[in-house]
Amino acid sequence: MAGSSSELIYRRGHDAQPAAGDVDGCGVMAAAGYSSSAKPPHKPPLGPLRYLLAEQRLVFALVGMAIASLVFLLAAPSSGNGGRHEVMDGGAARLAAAGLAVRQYSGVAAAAAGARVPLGLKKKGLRVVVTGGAGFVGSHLVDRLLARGDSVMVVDNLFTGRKENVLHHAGNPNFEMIRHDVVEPILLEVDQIYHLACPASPVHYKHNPVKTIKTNVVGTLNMLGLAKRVGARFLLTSTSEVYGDPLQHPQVETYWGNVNPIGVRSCYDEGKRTAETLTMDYHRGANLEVRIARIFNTYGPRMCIDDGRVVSNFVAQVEGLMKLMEGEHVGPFNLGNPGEFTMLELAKVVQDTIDPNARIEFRPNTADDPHKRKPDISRAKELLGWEPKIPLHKGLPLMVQDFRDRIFGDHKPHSVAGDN
Ligand SMILES: O=C(O)[C@H]1O[C@H](OP(=O)(O)OP(=O)(O)OC[C@H]2O[C@@H](n3ccc(=O)[nH]c3=O)[C@H](O)[C@@H]2O)[C@H](O)[C@@H](O)[C@@H]1O
Repeated sequence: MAGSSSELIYRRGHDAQPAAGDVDGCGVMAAAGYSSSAKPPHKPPLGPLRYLLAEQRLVFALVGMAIASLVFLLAAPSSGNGGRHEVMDGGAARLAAAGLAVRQYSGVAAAAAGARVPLGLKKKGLRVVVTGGAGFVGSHLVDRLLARGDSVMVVDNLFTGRKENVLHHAGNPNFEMIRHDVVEPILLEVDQIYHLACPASPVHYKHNPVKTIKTNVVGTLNMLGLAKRVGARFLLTSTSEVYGDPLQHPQVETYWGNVNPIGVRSCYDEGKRTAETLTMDYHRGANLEVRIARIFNTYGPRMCIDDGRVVSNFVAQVEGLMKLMEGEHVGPFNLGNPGEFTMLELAKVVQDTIDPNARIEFRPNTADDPHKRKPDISRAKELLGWEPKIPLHKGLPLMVQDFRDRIFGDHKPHSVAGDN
């Protein structure tokens, strides 16, 4: 306190250069700091250097300058090379002018300039949203994206998905799970959106058809809106169901399909067709980067136990989805196994690989069920360099082991998507 009074007395006296005993210069302070009768103690005037060195002012000034420079550098935009370099150079110059920490920061700034990331922070992977990421195909995709070093946010309402499918990522700082229904808007800062959320098995999508079509239409609109807002690339997992009960065989992507618009499967088939339409309209109208995959029936570990779909492809689709997202082609692309077999042949494979005593029953087909479907995958082969690799007799036992593990509680680690 005494020190600060002295300082003030000195400054006022010095600035105004008052005569000794000047009331404006000293008298006021005398009243504040001393009794009116007491004489102020003699304080020799401080030179500018002494003033600077007193009470660690220099240290505070230097620390202040260093912090200001650091904040300035951190606030520099991470994209746009010219601007960032200017900022970096300017920051380093200021630090050099301040005569401190130049060694410490200049190296960092140089590293940052080369790596296009400020302050030499390690370049991070992509921020990716996977809607429906707790589902069968989605959870395998999440495995692959995390293994690649991306940060993954799963958005799933767990209608048919299961937390257990992604539980092995709990504790991974690059993984987040958000329980959210895509029919409600959501705002996330991301680079890529894989939009898979939708019940995919007839058992599930027929359960609440209105909700199924709402998920396909409103859910897709919401995710496209998000992609547009944050400038993310958007991939839609559509389905072979868009071909309906096809009149062309095998199906090429240019085939428009044969879908009953008012049938019991329409909520899914027409829902996915509308989702494709919306995706292309955002692409054409809003310049959004989009990708469309048409997935043909898939099977493998983590498939819902009551899924009920006829199996045809192991989860190699995940590889195809990633290639599509990273490539330059919008699609749509058929992703599926062109190997054809009748239901009877399939039943026999099940007998051979799982249970020789399994009984085969013949039942009438369900309404609007397609009679024949086989993807033409020439386009995926040529433009994505993708084709499925695991034949049914090899893939089926892997899925069966997974079902056994889950039903009988034998939790052995099993093979996951992508190694096929
Ligand atoms: O083969 C296909 O054509 C389908 O493949 C996948 O579906 P799949 O993984 O086989 O099915 P599920 O295991 O049921 O996964 C769907 C996921 O979406 C989630 N979901 C479903 C409905 C909903 O309203 N919101 C939502 O997040 C489910 O909880 C689940 O995690 C894709 O998720 C579908 O979009 C695609 O149409």
